[in-house]
Amino acid sequence: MRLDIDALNAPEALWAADTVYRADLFRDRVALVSGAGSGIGRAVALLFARLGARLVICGRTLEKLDAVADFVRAKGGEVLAVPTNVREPDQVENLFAQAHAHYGRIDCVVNNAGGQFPQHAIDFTPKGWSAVIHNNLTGTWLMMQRAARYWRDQGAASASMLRSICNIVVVTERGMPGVAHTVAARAGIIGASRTVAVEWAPLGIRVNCVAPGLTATEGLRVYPPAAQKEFPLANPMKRPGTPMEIAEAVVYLSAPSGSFITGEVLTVDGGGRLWGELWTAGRPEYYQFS
Ligand SMILES: CCC/C=C/C(=O)SCCNC(=O)CCNC(=O)[C@H](O)C(C)(C)COP(=O)([O-])OP(=O)([O-])OC[C@H]1O[C@@H](n2cnc3c(N)ncnc32)[C@H](O)[C@@H]1OP(=O)([O-])[O-]
Ligand SMILES: NC(=O)C1=CN([C@@H]2O[C@H](COP(=O)(O)OP(=O)(O)OC[C@H]3O[C@@H](n4cnc5c(N)ncnc54)[C@H](OP(=O)(O)O)[C@@H]3O)[C@@H](O)[C@H]2O)C=CC1
Repeated sequence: MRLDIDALNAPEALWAADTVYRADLFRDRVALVSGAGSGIGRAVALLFARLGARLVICGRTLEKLDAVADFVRAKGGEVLAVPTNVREPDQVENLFAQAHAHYGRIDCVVNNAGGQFPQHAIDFTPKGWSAVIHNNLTGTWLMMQRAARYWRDQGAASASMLRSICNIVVVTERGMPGVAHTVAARAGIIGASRTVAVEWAPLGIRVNCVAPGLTATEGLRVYPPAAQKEFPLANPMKRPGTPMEIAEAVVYLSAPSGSFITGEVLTVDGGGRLWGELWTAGRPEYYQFS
């Protein structure tokens, strides 16, 4: 089954899509979403906005952020867009400072910014490995730690504060040939999340991860055509997930629905952990059927 990536990711379609959540779920809350200029991050940001949240969005490319911000404002929402490379501590610092100056509070942080390039692991160069580790492990970590420091400095949590961190990772329990660097980075984030879920519980902070399986976003276009052709074999549902399906999972963990959940990984992969093949850099000859 093929899904139309452009149609599924169109802001109007995301805004109009059915959601199980009530329209004022995040009224008076502030949600910060990284990598919100495209794909999953944009879908998460738009869902938060539809549910009444005021947004802080970041990513490296101002034009992409502006397009999302303009769309949300046209719908009556409030957005602060701050171009940020999450790998740079000073830029992360600036992001939180601007968010606080603008809204005076932050309730939910979604660390979605990330990505990788497909390559057989044996060919990784030190520079390529470092780029992916810094993007996905260091970048997410800097955001998590800054959020925790922000809430610590705000003082004791009250019942009206959500204090939720949700990290977008990948499924690490299965082999995912072609992206060993990102699997290593995301496994690091999952491990760190479980530990700081304990360390930061006294601050009223919950830390969870969402692990999407193959999801129909523009990001998939970096994969070679041979890989893309086989993507419907990635799980027993024989289709990629949609950005909205991931966004609803993020909201579940971030909202009061997740109030007794911390240190958890919510896998949203259509059963891909259980059955399926995912050759992100193409299927090697050894694994051909004939
Ligand atoms: C399907 C599985 C599930 C997941 C799906 C998704 O996530 S979909 C979402 C997917 N969305 C995304 O993935 C979007 C985000 N992804 C990205 O922005 C990049 O992949 C990034 C993480 C490397 C960016 O880090 P950056 O700005 O630092 O990168 P840079 O450009 O400066 O390169 C640094 C070094 O990395 C190396 N190298 C880079 N490319 C290739 C390649 N094709 N080939 C080989 N090597 C490559 C190279 O060594 C390069 O140095 P050089 O040789 O140029 O001196
Ligand atoms: N689509 C899929 O099948 C899956 C995706 N994921 C993960 O979900 C997340 C979103 O991916 P998806 O929406 O598909 O792909 P996209 O490439 O559309 O989204 C990635 C976003 O992250 C931003 N970004 C990347 N690096 C940085 C950085 N250093 N600092 C700030 N922003 C950054 C990009 O914007 P810009 O380049 O402007 O900075 C972009 O908006 C990623 O972490 C991805 O790895 C996980 C599993 C499966």
